[in-house]
Amino acid sequence: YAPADSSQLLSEWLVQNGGKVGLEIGAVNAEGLRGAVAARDFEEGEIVAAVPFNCTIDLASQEAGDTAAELATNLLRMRFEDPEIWAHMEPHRASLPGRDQIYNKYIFQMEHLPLLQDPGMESLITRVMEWLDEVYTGATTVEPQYRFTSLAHHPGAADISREDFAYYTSLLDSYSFSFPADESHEARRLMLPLLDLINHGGQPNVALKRDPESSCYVAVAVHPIRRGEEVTHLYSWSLERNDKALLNYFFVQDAEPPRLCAMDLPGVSVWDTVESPPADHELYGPGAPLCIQEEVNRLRSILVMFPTGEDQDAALLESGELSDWRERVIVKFRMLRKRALRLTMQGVQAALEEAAQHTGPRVVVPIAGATCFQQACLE
Ligand SMILES: C[S@@+](CC[C@H](N)C(=O)[O-])C[C@H]1O[C@@H](n2cnc3c(N)ncnc32)[C@H](O)[C@@H]1O
Repeated sequence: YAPADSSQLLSEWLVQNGGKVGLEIGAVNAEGLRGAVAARDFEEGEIVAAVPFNCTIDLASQEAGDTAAELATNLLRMRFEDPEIWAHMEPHRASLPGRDQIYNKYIFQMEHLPLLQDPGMESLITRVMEWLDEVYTGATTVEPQYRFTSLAHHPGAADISREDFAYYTSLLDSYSFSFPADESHEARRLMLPLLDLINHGGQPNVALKRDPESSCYVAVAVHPIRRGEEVTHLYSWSLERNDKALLNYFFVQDAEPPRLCAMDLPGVSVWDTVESPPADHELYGPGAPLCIQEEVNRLRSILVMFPTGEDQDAALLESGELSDWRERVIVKFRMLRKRALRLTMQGVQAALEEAAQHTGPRVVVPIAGATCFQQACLE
């Protein structure tokens, strides 16, 4: 990551501009993942960090759905059209991950595609990278309104290489924020210094909000937080599904109980933005709609397509043969995907067997004096 003193400079810059920094930036797990920890105790409702509006970058998007490549075009235009703002934001850029430290669907390397063991995912990522090229070369924009002039037509932009453009696109994919429209504001896409160093947590302890009164974006404690505790916010519910987390943020989680990938649910694609999909147990638990033999068969048909098994993936991860951190994340992803498929199948199978045991032969017992029959289930 960026040198440790970059976060010190970032904090000083934010405070000089009227912000508040109750966070320290550093490693938050044994693998050295960078994140934010509370610098002191906070009560519920207290502001943990505040970033003044003039230290944010408003990507001027009217829709939260613009692709990261289009947002990157808009950001890079600022370099030519607002050089003062670009210079003002230097402490933020210095805090962001370098080119070797960020990875997601926009900068996937071709040799990593087969590691996914999924031709559907491969073609999806290839298409995303084609979009990036189309926006970069100005051949098209994904949005028909053509809101963003391609950099290719921008005077002075010739020195922005495709690699530069891909790097900024990947940053905007993983380090920009969408705020949906509310009664008083339109939907916005923004870059938020410091707040973009907070990791995702499924059980977050802060929520991000805009606070027009203080002219700041703030992280507010949603529970009491103790000094030294990692501060997290919920990026999206959908990230409990590892295909979503991998493609958008390039991390995976070994959840307990495991969650199927979005694309392994029937009728769901990895692109679907279902904010609160039913939990797996609501779909697959005993008596749930997908607790049926046909679904076991469907999940098995996905599992048998993989050329390696879960154990082989685990052995590969332990072998030390994968020298590149990105390869390790992808292999871990496919291993966890298979594990979730297997455990879901086993859970459904067990529930079906349990139900079958309790369903003995049905005997119709006539009840004396009654005009109808009552069914009794004999064990
Ligand atoms: C907005 S940034 C958060 C700060 C980032 N860790 C950093 O140091 O720059 C998003 C990136 O952080 C990492 N990240 C966020 N939440 C994570 C999590 N729960 N587990 C693993 N990595 C996570 C991923 O690399 C993701 O692309």
